[in-house]
Amino acid sequence: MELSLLDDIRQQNPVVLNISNFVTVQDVANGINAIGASPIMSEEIAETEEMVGISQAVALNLGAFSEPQVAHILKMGQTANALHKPVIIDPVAVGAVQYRKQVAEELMAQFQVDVIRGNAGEIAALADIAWEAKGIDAGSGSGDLVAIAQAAAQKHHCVVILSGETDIITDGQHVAKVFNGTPLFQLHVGSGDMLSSLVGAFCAVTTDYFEAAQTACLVFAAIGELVANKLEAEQPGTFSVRLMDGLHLTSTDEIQKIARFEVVDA
Ligand SMILES: Nc1ncnc2c1ncn2[C@@H]1O[C@H](COP(=O)(O)OP(=O)(O)OP(=O)(O)O)[C@@H](O)[C@H]1O
Ligand SMILES: Cc1ncsc1CCO
Ligand SMILES: [Mg+2]
Repeated sequence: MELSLLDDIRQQNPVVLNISNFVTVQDVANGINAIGASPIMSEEIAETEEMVGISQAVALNLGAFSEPQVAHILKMGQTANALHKPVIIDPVAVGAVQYRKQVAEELMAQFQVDVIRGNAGEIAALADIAWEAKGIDAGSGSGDLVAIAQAAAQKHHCVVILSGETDIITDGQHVAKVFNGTPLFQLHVGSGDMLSSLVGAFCAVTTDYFEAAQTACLVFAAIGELVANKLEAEQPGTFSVRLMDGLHLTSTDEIQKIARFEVVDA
């Protein structure tokens, strides 16, 4: 884990370009801003080259796409590849809706993704492994989550983050696990969307996307845990407000003190 990447983000203030969904766009923009990067959102295909040109990472959220947006996402991915900018995909609900899986796989066949971030139901679908996903949520299944994440990473030739109570991060061989977090994340819709775009901020400051992905998971989960520990009850509203404060104010030392993770070499 390279927690110094968080300081690099705060010093460099990289631009993270997003295609977001209308449900969580504000949380995603403010999350990126609070951690110390600079968000920009796009809804117009004609500006793609210029937008990717001024950005240090591109985060593509498949949460509420329409046909025109799929064309936009395709152009963003291809342009990011051409300009050597890291690409992160959040494949929202591909485990629950077959059409979404088909579109996600068609997109990923036409440009190279660097990091996929999804929950167990989404990552199992992209690995073609049976799982009972439920809408945007992980759902239930009995498979080995590490094996599922590795299969998805090998199939799509990228880093995969399978998030949940334990985050599993893999490049297909090496595996990192982050044990920090709080169940309150599940009570705030869009926690996953925020994490995916924050992965973009970390990929913007290093070329080691496996390192970026695991450090992003640790930082986000640990800050959520620190915030939750100070609440008096299960308060999703207060949690989301304080999470934003935490992203801005929490130091690498504070994260280091509560960090619980393991990195296993293949
Ligand atoms: N039960 C849990 N305990 C601790 N942390 C959790 C738990 N569930 C999720 N998290 C954390 O929540 C964050 C978001 O991951 P999650 O898997 O919930 O994304 P998601 O399902 O895509 O969410 P959303 O659809 O709301 O965007 C991650 O940092 C993850 O570690
Ligand atoms: C609830 C919801 N529906 C489509 S996207 C989204 C936000 C979580 O990704
Ligand atoms: Mg999600």
